[in-house]
Amino acid sequence: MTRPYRSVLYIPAANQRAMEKAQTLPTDAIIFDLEDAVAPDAKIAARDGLAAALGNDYGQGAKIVRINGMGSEWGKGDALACAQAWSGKADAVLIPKVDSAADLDAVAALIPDLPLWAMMETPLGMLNAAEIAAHPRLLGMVMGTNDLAKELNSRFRADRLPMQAGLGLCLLAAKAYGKVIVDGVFNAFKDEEGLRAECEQGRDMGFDGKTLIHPAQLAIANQVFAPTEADVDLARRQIDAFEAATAEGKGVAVVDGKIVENLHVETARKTLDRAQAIAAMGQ
Ligand SMILES: CC(C)(COP(=O)(O)OP(=O)(O)OC[C@H]1O[C@@H](n2cnc3c(N)ncnc32)[C@H](O)[C@@H]1OP(=O)(O)O)[C@@H](O)C(=O)NCCC(=O)NCCSC(=O)C[C@H](O)C(=O)O
Ligand SMILES: [Mg+2]
Repeated sequence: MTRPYRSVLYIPAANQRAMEKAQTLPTDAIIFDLEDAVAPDAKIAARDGLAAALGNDYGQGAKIVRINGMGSEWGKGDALACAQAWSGKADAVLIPKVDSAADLDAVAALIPDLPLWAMMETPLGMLNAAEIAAHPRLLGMVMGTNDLAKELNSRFRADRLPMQAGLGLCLLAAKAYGKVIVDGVFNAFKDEEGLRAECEQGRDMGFDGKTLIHPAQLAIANQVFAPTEADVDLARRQIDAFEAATAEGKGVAVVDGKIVENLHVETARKTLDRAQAIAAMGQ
């Protein structure tokens, strides 16, 4: 069963109240952020405090730590803390501003056993998305659409047209190598309609879920990135119809006026697997 990543909530690692609150939140994964959400003066204290915070019970949510970049004064210390103080407590490490597979190698050498995630948020990262996705230690990719917009000097548009090339390259790379890929954040955390539209767009494109910055965004992401009851019902009927057709020596079935072939059955099985994994989260 594949673990769901419908909702992936960033929490500034310096914000004790938010980390406490996260223990009660229905999020599929948490990113404990040591990078952009933590001011330079607070970086060391946030790193030191994480060992205790990571030991808390966050239910079944995956615990991912976003470290500072290896080019910064904190990156190496964060990576060493991942390997030592947080060993057995964190589920994965997220590396910001990954430009190439070599950036992953540098962290992998310091942290021998944790799965890696890559922030995809630089133009070079987009162009090297395939080699990044192919890295054997990589589990997933997270779109960093704020940094990407900054690098592109693009303007915000509800349809995210300026982002499409980058989003598409990363999606293709993640899918080609069977990695998880989670969409970028929606900054206007009080705008539910805007969030829902962006989640729907991300789901349509094939993202596994969305990164979030506020608990108020969880319900929408959890809903949009989960199969609906109608999806599950259709998947079951497609599988049944195809099995019946196969038993009669046919390679094609018809459900609701549409053809069902082997490839549709694979998608249907994934839908059921996803629904089962979400049910197992108990949310
Ligand atoms: C955006 C915020 C600064 C707003 O915080 P606040 O004013 O405290 O919000 P509320 O008063 O509405 O909060 C209500 C309660 O919810 C808790 N809370 C708030 N945010 C979180 C959170 N992220 N996780 C868990 N809990 C949270 C508050 O503590 C309140 O609890 P209670 O006391 O019980 O009422 C704030 O939401 C925030 O800091 N968000 C995270 C920002 C962040 O992490 N940014 C960095 C990641 S985004 C990024 O870098 C993307 C990428 O790299 C890119 O390039 O795109
Ligand atoms: Mg960023």
